[in-house]
Amino acid sequence: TMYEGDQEPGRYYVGIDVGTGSVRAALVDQTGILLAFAEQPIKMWEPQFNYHEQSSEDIWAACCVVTKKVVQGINLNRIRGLGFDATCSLVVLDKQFHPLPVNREGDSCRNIIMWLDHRAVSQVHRINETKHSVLQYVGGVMSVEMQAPKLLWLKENLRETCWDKAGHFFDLPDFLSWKATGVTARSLCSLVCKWTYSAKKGWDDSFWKMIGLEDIIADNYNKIGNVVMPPGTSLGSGLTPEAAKDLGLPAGIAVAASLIDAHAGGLGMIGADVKGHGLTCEGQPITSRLAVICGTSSCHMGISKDPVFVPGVWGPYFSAMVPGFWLNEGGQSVTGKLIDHMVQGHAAFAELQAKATARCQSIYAYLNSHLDLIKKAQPVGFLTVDLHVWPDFHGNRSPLADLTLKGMVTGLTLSQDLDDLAILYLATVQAIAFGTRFIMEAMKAAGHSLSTLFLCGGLSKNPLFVQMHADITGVPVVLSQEVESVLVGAAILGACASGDFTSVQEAMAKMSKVGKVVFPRHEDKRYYDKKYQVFLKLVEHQKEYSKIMSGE
Ligand SMILES: Nc1ncnc2c1ncn2[C@@H]1O[C@H](COP(=O)(O)OP(=O)(O)O)[C@@H](O)[C@H]1O
Ligand SMILES: O=C(CO)[C@H](O)[C@H](O)COP(=O)(O)O
Repeated sequence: TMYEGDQEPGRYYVGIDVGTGSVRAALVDQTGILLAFAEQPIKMWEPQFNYHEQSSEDIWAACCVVTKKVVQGINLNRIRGLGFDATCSLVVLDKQFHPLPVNREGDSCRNIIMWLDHRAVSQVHRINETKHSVLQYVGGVMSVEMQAPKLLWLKENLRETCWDKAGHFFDLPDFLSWKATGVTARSLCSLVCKWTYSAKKGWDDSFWKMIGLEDIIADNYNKIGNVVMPPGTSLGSGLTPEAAKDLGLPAGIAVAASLIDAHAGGLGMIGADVKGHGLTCEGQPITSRLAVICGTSSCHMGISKDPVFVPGVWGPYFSAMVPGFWLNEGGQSVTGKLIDHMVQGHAAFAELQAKATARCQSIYAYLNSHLDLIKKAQPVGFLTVDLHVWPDFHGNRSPLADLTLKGMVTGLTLSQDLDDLAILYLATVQAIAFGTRFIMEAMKAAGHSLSTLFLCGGLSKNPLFVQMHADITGVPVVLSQEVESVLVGAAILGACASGDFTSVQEAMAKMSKVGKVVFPRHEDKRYYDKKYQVFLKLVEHQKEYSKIMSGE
C-alpha cells in the first residue's frame, strides 16, 4: 500500500460509469480530484438493424476489472463509498436473478435491450395514441428509447421465452446497485425518467392497464420496483462480501442508489463555483446553467424550481437529478456515434487513420489540424458555407420527438479526399451544435432562462466540438477541471451514501470544479445565424418530401 494507516490523507470514493461503449471507474477524493482512472470496452450486439443488445454479466465483469485497477496500491480502509451510473438500458432477469434472452435466438448472454434500440416502434406508437396523462411528464410524446415500449415488445414477441419467465426488469443503473448490495430498490432517477413513475404520486395503474401491461401491477409492481430511493441514498448494509470480492473493495462500504449516466454528468458539473471566470451565470441562479453530456448521444439537462413543460423535451422530472429541482432533459440520440459513422464511412478513412497513427494523434486531433491547414484566412467554421447536415440519423429525440426523421446532407461533390472528409466531419460537428441550439430555443420558449453551457463526455475532449457549441449557441461553454465529470457524479453519489456530506447539493458544491471556459466568437454570429436558417429548412423540407411520397 502507498500509505500506512492514519498517515494517509483524505477519504476516497469509487465511481463506476457504464457508458454505451465502455465501463470507466475512478478513485476520487473529497475535493472531486480523480486519483486513478481505468477503462474497459464492453460487448455490443446488433443482431439486426435497430436491435442493440448487451450482456449484464459482461458489464459486471468489466466493472470488476476497472475497479480493481483504480484501487491498486491504495489503503482500502480509506474508501468510504461507491456510486454507479449507467446508460438507461433494460436488463432482464428471471425469478432466480439469472439472465434471460431478449432475442429470438434465445441467447441468454444477450439479456439487455440497449437504450438506443429502436425495435419497439409499433409499441410506442400505440402507447402515444392513448394520450395518457403520464405522457405530459415526458415532453408529451414517449420515446421508443424508454422502458414501457420495450416491455410491451417483450410481451408481444417473446412471451414464452422471456416475458412469462421474467422475475425482474431493471434499468441498468439499478441492476448494478442490486448486484453490489443485493437490494432491489430502484433509483428515483431511473423510474421517473424512463418508467413513468411519479416522484409525487408513484405508479399509475391506469397507464399500465391502458397499454396492455396490466400484469406489471401484480405484487405491487414487484418486477419493476416498489421501493424507490433518491440517488445517493445508502442501500441496505452496503457492499456484500461476494460483490466486494468481485470488485476488490472492502465489504460493507456504503453503496449509493444510482443515477443514469447523463444525470451523473449533470451532478458532476452543474453545482461548480463559477466565481472569477467572467461568466454571466455567476450572479444568476443554478437554473441558468445547462449541462450537456456528450458521448455516444448527447443529453441536455436543465433544472427549474417549478415544473416547466417543454413540448418534445423529456420531463419535467421532479428530483431526478438535483434533489428538490425539476429536470428537463433534451437529447440527441446519436452524436459521438454520428461523427464516428460519418468519418468511418468515408472513402478517405483509411488514409486518415494511417496519417493520424503516423503522427501519434487521435483521428479527431488530426482532422482538427487538417481543417486549420485548409481554412486559409477564414475562420474554420466558414468551410461549410455550401455543406449542410441534418443530424437525425437515428430519429429526433428533442425537440421534435419524431423517431421517423432521417439524416440529411446537402452539398456533396465527387471529391473523396481527406479535405472532403474533414469538411464533412466539420459540418457534422456543426449540425450537432445546431441541434443543441434548437433544443435550447425550445427550452427557453417554454420558460427556462439559460445563459451558460457546461459540457462533458467524450466529445468534450474535442476542442472543435466545444468551440462550435459556443459559436453556434452564442453562450460560453464551461468545461470541468476533471474531464470525466460523469465519474465525479458517480463518486458524489458514493460520498453522499457514506454520510461524509449531508446532501447532494453540498457534495456537488465541494466536488465539481470549473476548468476551461470557451467564449463564443461573436464576429462569426451572422454566418452561423444563416446556417441555422438552413438547418431549420432542412427538416421542413424533409417533412415535405414525406408528404409528397405518401401522396397527401
Ligand atoms: N479524444 C477524443 N477526441 C474527440 N472525440 C472523442 C475522443 N474520445 C472520444 N471521442 C468521441 O466521444 C464519443 C464517445 O464518448 P463517451 O463519453 O466515451 O461515450 P459513452 O459514454 O456513450 O460510452 C465517441 O463516439 C467519439 O466520437
Ligand atoms: O438516455 C440517456 C440518458 O437519459 C442517454 O442517452 C443514454 O443513457 C446513453 O448515454 P451515452 O450516450 O452517454 O452512452
